[in-house]
Amino acid sequence: MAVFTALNLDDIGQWMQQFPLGKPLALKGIASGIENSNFFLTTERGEFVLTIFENLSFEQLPFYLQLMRHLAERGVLVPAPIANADGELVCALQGKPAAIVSKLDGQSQMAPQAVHCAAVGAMLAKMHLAAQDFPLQQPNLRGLDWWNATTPTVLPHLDDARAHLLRAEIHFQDAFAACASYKALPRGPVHADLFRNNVMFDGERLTGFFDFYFAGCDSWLFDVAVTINDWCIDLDTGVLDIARVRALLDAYQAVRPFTAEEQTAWQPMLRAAALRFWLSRLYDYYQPRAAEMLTPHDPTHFERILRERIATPAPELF
Ligand SMILES: Nc1ncnc2c1ncn2[C@@H]1O[C@H](COP(=O)(O)OP(=O)(O)OP(=O)(O)O)[C@@H](O)[C@H]1O
Ligand SMILES: N[C@@H](CCO)C(=O)O
Repeated sequence: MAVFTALNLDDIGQWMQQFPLGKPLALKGIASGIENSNFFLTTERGEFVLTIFENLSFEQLPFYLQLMRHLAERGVLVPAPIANADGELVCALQGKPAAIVSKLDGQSQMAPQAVHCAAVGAMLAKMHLAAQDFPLQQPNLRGLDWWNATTPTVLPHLDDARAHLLRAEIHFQDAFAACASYKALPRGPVHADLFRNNVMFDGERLTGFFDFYFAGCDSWLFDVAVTINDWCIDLDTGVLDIARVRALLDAYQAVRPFTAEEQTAWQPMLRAAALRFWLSRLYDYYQPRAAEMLTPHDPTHFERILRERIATPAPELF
């Protein structure tokens, strides 16, 4: 159960008075998720999600919550954070930072078809454009610097073939990030973790993106690559499904056309996006945070995707 902080209705009665949400009526822990303690919260004003942040600090959180508010105000479908009487979006609960956001309708679509991928692509482009004037800055904390810092900590655990792949790919990505076309990529706030389990659908209607807690400023193309590597693959092999790739890319570029530099950077970027999650999964696997940590995600899934992206070129952006 991914509720690290236990909480019941009595614990939050007084705390809730600072929010314009009326009385809390029900609180139910959410089992999925591995980062935070999440609860469905019903109040006199409707349905919400209460999150207690187990790893992020009071200083880090405004970037994520202000970004969600910025996007929600511009018509991007994301949970809207609820401010307290002082206008704050992050409030201490049991000594930890906590926030309340609106609850999205629907469920995650874990077996997406082209129609779902098109909806994700269009909303992703809309999100990138809407975040362009977001004033806060935060780097992608799981970007190139983190990959370089993390590689030496996982290498000793890997067999020779995997260690060789990891070293070679880090070397390749360092070189890629130093080239002129990489530096010319359009950038801004990105979600950076837009997997199937971080989007809600009601049938074929997309109802929202959520879990923005890996967001940061990075290239828009990185976000597209992360999304393609999860939404448009055969989960057993990592092989791209061309119809879903085309649906997502075409819907994206109908809203925000890709640049020539993005076309040049596309194949290495898909590898970068695979490396990012191979590394974080290796890191979680070999350095579990605490005894209550859930079974970590399988790192070999992204090793397979990385090998596949190296071996087989993906469809071009346009
Ligand atoms: N705003 C929301 N509206 C509806 N459901 C939500 C919302 N936020 C979270 N949930 C539900 O809570 C679950 C866990 O949330 P979330 O993925 O943000 O947790 P997490 O601990 O950050 O997980 P992880 O990083 O492993 O994806 C989601 O799968 C979803 O069912
Ligand atoms: N999406 C990540 C988990 C962190 O949200 C993964 O699948 O490794």
